[in-house]
This record gives sequence, C-alpha cells and structure tokens, in this order.
Amino acid sequence: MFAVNGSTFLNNSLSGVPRFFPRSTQRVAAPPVVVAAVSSNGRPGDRNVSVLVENTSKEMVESATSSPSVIDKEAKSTVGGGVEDVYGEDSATEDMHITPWTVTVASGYPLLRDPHYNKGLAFTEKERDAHFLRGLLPPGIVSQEIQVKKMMRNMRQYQVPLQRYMAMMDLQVRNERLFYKLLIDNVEELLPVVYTPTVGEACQKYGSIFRQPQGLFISLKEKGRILEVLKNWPEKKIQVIVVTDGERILGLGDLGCQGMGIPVGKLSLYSALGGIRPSACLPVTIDVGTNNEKLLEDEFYIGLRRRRATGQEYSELLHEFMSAVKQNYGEKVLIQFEDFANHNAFDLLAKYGTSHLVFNDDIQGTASVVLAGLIAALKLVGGTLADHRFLFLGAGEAGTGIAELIALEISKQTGAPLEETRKKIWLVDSKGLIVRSRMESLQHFKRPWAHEHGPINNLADAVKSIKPTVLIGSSGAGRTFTKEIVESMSSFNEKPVILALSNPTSQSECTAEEAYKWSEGKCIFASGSPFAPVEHNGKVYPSGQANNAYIFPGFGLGLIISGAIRVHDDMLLVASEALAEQVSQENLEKGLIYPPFSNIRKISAQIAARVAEKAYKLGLATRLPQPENLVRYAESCMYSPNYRTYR
Ligand SMILES: O=C([O-])CC(=O)C(=O)O
Ligand SMILES: [Mg+2]
Repeated sequence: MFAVNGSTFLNNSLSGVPRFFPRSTQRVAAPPVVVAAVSSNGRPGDRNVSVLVENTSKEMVESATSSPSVIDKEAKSTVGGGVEDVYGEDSATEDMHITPWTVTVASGYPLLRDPHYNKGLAFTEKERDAHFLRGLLPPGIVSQEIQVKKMMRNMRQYQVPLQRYMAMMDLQVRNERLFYKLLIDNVEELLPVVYTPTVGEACQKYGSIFRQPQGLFISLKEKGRILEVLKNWPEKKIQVIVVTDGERILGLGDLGCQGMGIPVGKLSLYSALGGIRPSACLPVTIDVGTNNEKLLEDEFYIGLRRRRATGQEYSELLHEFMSAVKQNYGEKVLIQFEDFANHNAFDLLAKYGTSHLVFNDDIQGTASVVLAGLIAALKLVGGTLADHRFLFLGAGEAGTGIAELIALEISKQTGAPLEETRKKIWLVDSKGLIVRSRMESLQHFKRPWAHEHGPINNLADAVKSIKPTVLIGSSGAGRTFTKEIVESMSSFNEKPVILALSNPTSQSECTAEEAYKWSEGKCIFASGSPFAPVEHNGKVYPSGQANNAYIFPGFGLGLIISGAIRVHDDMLLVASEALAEQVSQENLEKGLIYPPFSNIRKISAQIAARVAEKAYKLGLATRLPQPENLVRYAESCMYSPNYRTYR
C-alpha cells in the first residue's frame, strides 16, 4: 500500500490490479462495489475518480465497451456511447505506468457530488446499499423521466431567460446526464436558453452570475506554462476544444474573459446535438485582456484588467496554446475557433489550417449552414445557385465565409472558375459596396469581392442597383434591413430570400415579423437567432433558424469518427448538401428552408457520415478500415444521457 497525493493505492494481490481509493471512500473496500475506471496521470489535483460500470475485470470492461452494433471498439470508447470514459489500455495507463487498469470506487457523499455520476433520487435501493448512500438521500426513488418532467416544470416557471440559463448551468455542474437528457428531449425549447440568444446576455453578465468555473481559463499570466495548465484539466481524452479570445462575442463585441459562455454553450451542443461525449469536450477562453472599458471598470469582472495584447505578444500566446494542445492531445483533437475578431480569425485559420485539425465556426460553420438553406430554398424560388444574385451586408467572417462557399459550390456545379463565380456575389461593408476602386484600402479577406462597379455608400442603394435575389445580413448590426430595403427586395423578386443572420436577437438585421409584414408574406426568411412564428393577414409564417448549430455538432462528429487530421472545404460542401437533404417537402410548404431542431441528432448523424466519407475519399481519415455504413456507425458512436445502472 502506498500513498500518492493524499490518496491511497492498494495492491490487490488477488487480481494484480492496483486499486485507487480516494481517502474519503477508503472504507468501501467491501466487495460488492466495483468500479471500472480510467486512471489519470497521477499529478496533483488530478481526478482519479472514474466510471461505475457493471464489470469486475478488465475483460468485462472491454466486453462492455464492444457491443455488436459497434464496429470499432476504440471509437465506442473514445467517441461516446453507453460506456463512456472507459478507454483503451494505453490511454488509461500511459502516464501512470500502472498496468493494466486502475480500479476505483466512488461512493457515498462524493458520488452524489460528482456531476458525471450523480443520478439524484434515481439511485435504486440496491445502489443505495452498494454505494453507501443510505440516509444521504430521502427514501423516495424518482426516475430520470420524472426528474426531467420536474425540471422542465420548474424551468418554465422562470419568466426571465437568464434565470433559466442559470438553472440549466447549475444542473450541468450538478447532474450532467440529467442536463443532457433535458436538453436532448426538449431541444427546441431549451436551445434558446443554453445557447443563442440567452448565452449572449449571460456573457455580458458573466461576472455577476458566476458561480462555478466551467472550462479552462488561459491568460497572459500562464504564458510559458500552458501545457501545465492543460494538464490541470481533469479529463485526459479530449476530442473537441472550442476556444475564444472573447473579442467578438456574437454581435455584442468585446466581452473579454466573459466570452467563456460561448465555448461552454457550443460544447454542450456538441454533446446534445452531435453526441460527442461531454468529458471529451474542453471549453477554453484565452484572456489577453479586453478593450471593453465598462468591463474593465466593473468590480465583478472576472478577467485580466488590462487592454488587449496584440501583435507578437498575442500571437506567441496563441502559438503556445496551439502547440501545447497538439502535444497534449495529439493531432486528432478538433480545435474550433469561435468569436474571434476578424483581424485574428482569418489569420489563425490560415496559419493553423495546415498543421492542426481546426475549424472556424463563424467563417466555415455559418457558411455551411447558409449554403444548405440556399440549396433548399432553390426548391421554392427555382433555378440553380448560378442563376441567383447575392448581396451581403457585412464583409467579415460570416459574410466572406458564406460568399466563398457559395462561389465554390457554383464553381463545382458549373465548372466555371472561382474568379467568375465570385462575380455573382456582392458585399457591402461599413463604407458601402465593395468595389474595385476601393481595392487598395481593403483588408485582404475582402479583396476577392471587389468587382467593377461605381461607388455606392449604403445598402438601400446597393439593393436597387444590384437587384439581388438573395439578401444576407452578417454585419452584427441590428435593424439594418429597413422597410424600404425589404420592400425594394419584394418589388423585383417574386420570392426574395432574406437572411438576417446576426446574433443575438437584438442584433438581427430585421425581425421575422418585419420581414413578412414588409414583404407582404412574399419573402423566404431565416435568422441566426430564433423568432416565434408570425401571423400576417390571417396566415401563420414560421421562420427557420440559420444558425451554425445545425452544422458544427455533426461536422465535428464526422471528423472524430473518421479520425480526420485536417478540415477541407469539400467537407463543408457535403455537410451543406446533407443538411439541405433533410429539409422535407412539408417544411418547404411552410416556407421553411431548415428542418426542425427536434430531429437534430438524426441530422447530425447524416452530416457526420458525409463528412467522414469525404475525409476517407480525401485521404485525411486515419481510423481504418472505413466502416461500411457510416450513418449507422455515427449513430452508434453518439453519447446517450440515460442513467446507467451501477452495481
Ligand atoms: O453563436 C451563435 O449563435 C452563432 C455564432 O456563431 C455567432 O453568432 O457568432
Ligand atoms: Mg460564433
């Protein structure tokens, strides 16, 4: 027997398997409680507590992880599925040098306090006996279904969206499976709570509502020690990281360290909508300061109180982070850049796109979801993509990202060179229409869109001159699609396509009600943030949500199940096509160009399968052999939030 970091290891002479008992649970050396586990790397502060499964030996653990429907045991154990957190031998032992398994017991009070394993009142009589829970819980047993019902009823009693958000976050850190069960089973109702638009308000007020840290905070103070910081995170097998530096949170601007709400929210959708195991998700906020004066003066602000680092100081910290991630997690961890400002987002994607598995959600995810909506919309407006003219308000990440993907798709469909297909697409920025005469003063990402045209300094005139069939708002500036603009679009289009993408709701270019009212019900409308159905002249118009949440969870799942090592534009195109195919005739008849979110897990599996297939075709997949049925495989890898039985 020997002690490590305040805990005690016992050498089990019968099985030869070392056991790890946290000090608080040493008394449970009793036989009935058996917990198969992963080990940690044995560093101070590491969480050695693990998974409770119904097995007593390594062999049994292995058999539990390889059900017949699962083609690849490693994928089952590393992607998700019924027995998550049970890793292969190598990863379980590589740092601890203890073979083959570390077996641990979590029971009693710590079990109730561990969000990964807590089941609230759903612990059965047997489990209460086996895990020393007697007296720690009231005698009633309440199933997960009833717990969901109760939580939803409580949630609905909160009138203020931020209160709902806080209740959901409390649940996430208290009982993870119940949180995901709630979210998955009530996705349409809860998406606006844990995600856009409420998450925007939560970030603005993050300091005031802060209770328990979620995710990893890496600030300039940690420069030179980022690898060490990564090792402080309790989970070892990370598959997806969402990282922000908080400089452009939705359309709300620089929220500094308080941007953490975004990676946390995005990753909860990775698990709920895409089925990535929660413990494989790592939210990260890089704090290089903030230029938000209000926050710098706010006594509740949680970040560094300094102005943003730029130039070399910034890029060195980012580089250290990117290198440490690869060193710690290998090259198959997906790094999703989220809500960086334009001046860093494009450069980071270009710089790390060739060496890491990176994806910029605001450039690429938004592009893919919009292209999907446009492909679906063609069934309503007619023609091919090449027959349409596109005008954007906003020439940042989303605007230029979408524009480029549309140009790529047209090029793929028609065989025309990209330089030609780009000419169907026009962008307006804060200085007016992007035209050739402005070339010298344009940022590099706007230059491909500087076509020949006389100068125009506002959107309304650009609409009149270009006569687009599709108008897309991606500027982050609310209420910019005026009555005049929507009426103008409706005067020369039978069915104008109008997409108001900016988030949250306050930044939307127009509301659904305005779009339908001003276009006399003619437009096909979708928005980045959700709007309730609108009644106009006795007809009800539901509106779709053109939000990257349709794409990134399935996209990430596809990368992970194929073991992809790079993201390729062709993967974005197939993701768009897969999403567009999920829009039913019935959806289209209602004017919807996106399927309902209630089907999102099925949709994500379809997207994942197409992305994975493309990864294999491009030679970018490393998980071999390629599974025969990728949709079934993707589904079999998805995390299920149902409570498990502990013996
Ligand atoms: O978070 C969202 O709802 C969509 C998004 O990426 C953004 O607006 O930056
Ligand atoms: Mg974003």
